[in-house]
Amino acid sequence: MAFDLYDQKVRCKIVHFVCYPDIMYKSGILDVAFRTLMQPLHNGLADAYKAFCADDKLHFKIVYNTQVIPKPEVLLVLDSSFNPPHWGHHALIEKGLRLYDGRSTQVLLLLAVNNADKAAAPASFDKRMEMMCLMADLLHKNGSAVSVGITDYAKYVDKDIILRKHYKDARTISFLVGFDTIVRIFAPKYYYPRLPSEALESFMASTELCCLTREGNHNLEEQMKYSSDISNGVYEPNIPKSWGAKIHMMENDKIFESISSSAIRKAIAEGQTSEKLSKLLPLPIVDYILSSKDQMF
Ligand SMILES: Nc1ncnc2c1ncn2[C@@H]1O[C@H](COP(=O)(O)OP(=O)(O)OP(=O)(O)O)[C@@H](O)[C@H]1O
Ligand SMILES: NC(=O)c1ccc[n+]([C@@H]2O[C@H](COP(=O)(O)O)[C@@H](O)[C@H]2O)c1
Repeated sequence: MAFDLYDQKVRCKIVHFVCYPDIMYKSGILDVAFRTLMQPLHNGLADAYKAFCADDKLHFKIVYNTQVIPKPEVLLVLDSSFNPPHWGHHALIEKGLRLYDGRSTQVLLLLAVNNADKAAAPASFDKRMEMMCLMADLLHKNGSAVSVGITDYAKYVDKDIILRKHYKDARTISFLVGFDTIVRIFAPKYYYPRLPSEALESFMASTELCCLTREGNHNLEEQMKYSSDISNGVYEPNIPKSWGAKIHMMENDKIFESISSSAIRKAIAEGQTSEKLSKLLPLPIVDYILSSKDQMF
């Protein structure tokens, strides 16, 4: 299939560049290498997305790897619409990685092309994948093994099943989420007429959730005690007590807690400077957005 062929081609090129990361980073060769690599890779992403859409049976596909850990102890998944990726996402990944420090960890940036609540809006999915690759490269510079994938499943319970099939050797699958998302994962409306306790039983039996606080309807204290509230039975019968131990609450840094993709899209549409935007999202992504031929947002 065209898609698999593409994947193999990309992997061969990438393996060549990740062999000697330390020397290559320090000498700056890796930046050059990635930039050379970026062009054909980015061209391929649009085709990869088309091929993904054309195959009804395909619900998950890896489209890019900075490095693959063969049998990772932990698969750390950030599922998002990446519209665009930003420093809030980056903080979530960095804090999640710290939580599993000392265990071999593969990070997966997972593009959700279907949302449980909202219809797709610009940017196009191939552009989002390009921006995800830029984020992956940035994380890789700090030593993380990162893959970029795509799924058409909207709910976490379904994403988890497909990821378990793909990453059979990963001992722990842990989803990185912000506080606004964790409350939606456990909201009864997504599973009606079943209760979350029933619909999410096997998901929560085998999965962990790393949750970062975020500006919103709940203050910091309320957010930070969410998992202990669950352990104390506050949300029974919807959320069983035993699930509290599977949820790791992480406190956000002030500078990242209010960043959101929608605020960034607005800032870009209003013509904010690259300097101001770079406080919200990494400069290579700012540059990519601002240099796009057609207006992305
Ligand atoms: N600033 C942030 N701090 C903590 N978590 C965040 C932050 N931004 C996003 N997240 C979390 O990252 C995951 C993916 O985020 P999502 O794609 O919804 O980004 P978003 O910035 O909220 O997008 P949008 O504004 O378009 O709704 C979600 O679990 C979300 O809660
Ligand atoms: N119950 C659930 O599993 C559930 C609820 C809400 C959002 N989601 C997913 O969370 C991700 C991020 O969603 P938002 O962009 O709406 O924050 C998307 O993949 C979305 O489909 C899942």
